[in-house]
Amino acid sequence: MSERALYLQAAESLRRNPGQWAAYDSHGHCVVLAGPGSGKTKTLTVKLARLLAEDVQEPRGVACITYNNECARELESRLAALGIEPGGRVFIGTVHSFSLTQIVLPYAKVAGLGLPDEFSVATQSERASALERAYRSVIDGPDNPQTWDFRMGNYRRAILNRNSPQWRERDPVLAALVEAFEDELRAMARIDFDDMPLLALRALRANEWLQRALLAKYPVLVVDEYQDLGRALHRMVLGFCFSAGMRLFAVGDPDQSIYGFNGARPDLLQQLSRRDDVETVHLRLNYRCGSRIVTGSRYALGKDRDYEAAEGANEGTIHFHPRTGNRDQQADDLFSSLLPDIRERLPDLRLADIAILYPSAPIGDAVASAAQNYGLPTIRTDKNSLYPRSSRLMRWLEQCAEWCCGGWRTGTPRFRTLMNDGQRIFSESLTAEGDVLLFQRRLLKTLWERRDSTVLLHWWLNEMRREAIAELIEGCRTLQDEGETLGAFIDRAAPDGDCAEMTLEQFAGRSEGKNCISLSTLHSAKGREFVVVIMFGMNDGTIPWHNQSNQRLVEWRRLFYVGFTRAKQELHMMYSANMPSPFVKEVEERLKADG
Ligand SMILES: Nc1ncnc2c1ncn2[C@@H]1O[C@H](COP(=O)(O)OP(=O)(O)OP(=O)(O)O)[C@@H](O)[C@H]1O
Repeated sequence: MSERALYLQAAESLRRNPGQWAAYDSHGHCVVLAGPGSGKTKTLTVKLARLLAEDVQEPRGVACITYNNECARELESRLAALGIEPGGRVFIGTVHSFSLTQIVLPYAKVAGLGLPDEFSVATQSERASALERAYRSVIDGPDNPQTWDFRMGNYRRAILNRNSPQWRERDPVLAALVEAFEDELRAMARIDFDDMPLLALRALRANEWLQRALLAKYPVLVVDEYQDLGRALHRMVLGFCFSAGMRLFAVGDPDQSIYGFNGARPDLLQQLSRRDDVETVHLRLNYRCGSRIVTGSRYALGKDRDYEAAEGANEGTIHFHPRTGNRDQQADDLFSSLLPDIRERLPDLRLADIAILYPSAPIGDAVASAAQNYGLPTIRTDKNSLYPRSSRLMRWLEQCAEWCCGGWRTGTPRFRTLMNDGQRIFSESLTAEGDVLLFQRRLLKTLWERRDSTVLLHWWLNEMRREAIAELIEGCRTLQDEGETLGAFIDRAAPDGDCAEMTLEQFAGRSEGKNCISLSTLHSAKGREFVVVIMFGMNDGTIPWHNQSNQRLVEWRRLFYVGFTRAKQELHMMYSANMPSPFVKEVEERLKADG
């Protein structure tokens, strides 16, 4: 079926919802403000497909920005179902990758950013040493310099204009530390993650033509998860869309803003929606959750919202499981009693339909090891996963492994997809047509000759690195950190490492879409949905964390709400009987009062 037919068919499901249809049919700036499961992302993807087919003439395209690489991947897979692949006319990525690949790398010199020639992105260890030196020169106190990193990041994100008096006045020590740190980085010809949007903004502010150049390339800007994107993106949006003339399509939910510690500002989306030149659409129906879960979610959030389950939704159930014993015993209990009960009740349930969500990665360790004891396959998406899930390089290698483990026969994934994704990842090294052809040939040869699911992962990764990608990584300024991640993982898979026994099949088996239970922090579960959700470790002092300010308490509550609203059919709360989270208690009491 043609791309056009695919999106038109998908649009039919929006037609019955007047809000979704209005957003799909919008002609100017449009903001969709709506709750969980209301189809924001669905509407956004179908709209994006329509924009490409009907409104934006080739070779111009659409830039689509979202919160993190996980969210970008989710968008990519939903767009793939509509026949749209990133690359070419479509940019899909984070604010950071947009800033880096669309503004800083191509225009640093002409925009007068004053960066050293051939700068690249610092690895974690390079950052740490730059901070160490900056701390010694500016503060030279007894602290571990790395403990200043968090505050320094907040300061850099909070005051975007370094020429404003605020920059030096609000915290002169932090301002001096940041400046010394950035000087240290530049002396090594490096920029870091926080630099990316800041440099992009600086370039845009100082060069009006740059906004026009980006407008020429991307006449439409699409933004998902706006509530978490922070001030730098908001500034860019104001410039691109309300000064240069790009058209905006943005979706988000201030109630799901959970990254305040990273600079998220839920009010920015509301500000946009109040503008006269923006059409704002509110959606009320929740297509994901059963009706009881929708009701419970109001109590979870602690605010009245007029959301309703969509017509024909199942009722949905919420279960409370107070437990005794320590964390490990409770995790054991989850797999020995709770999960078997659920699977008996829902015999058709696949493991991939189940998610276990917890407030922080260390709690996930207990769950992961209990799952292993019961021989249940899991896929983990928090920072204690086998390697950082945000690494595009590692995800691509996983896909290559899947191809070698039988995917070549079934076309899952297709070789063409591996090739296209690889070309995007290594794009900086593949500038000439000859380079691209060579990459394609090498990749095919390397993978074809290593189609054996039983080989040790260590051998396979080493071969892949040597034969197909080492030189490419070397040539990419954006990939140094990911190259280090790969190196560290290869060390773990070495004969003396903790993953020495791992086979290619096990590595490939960790790909998404496989029949594994999802283990995730509440944060990483954002944007996703599962038939059954088990919220584990819902204890007072953990969610919310001890002694939080009122402002932080609100955000903890929103985090609880995000987890709560991932469930379609069954939601389970596990907690210590003697210290349930106040959020759990409130939901339970209010549901009881409803009868
Ligand atoms: N008009 C519709 N008809 C049927 N199903 C729909 C419709 N709109 C959305 N859905 C389904 O509802 C579910 C939630 O949609 P989506 O993930 O786009 O919601 P969202 O608003 O982005 O959610 P969240 O903010 O919680 O991430 C998906 O399974 C989607 O396919």
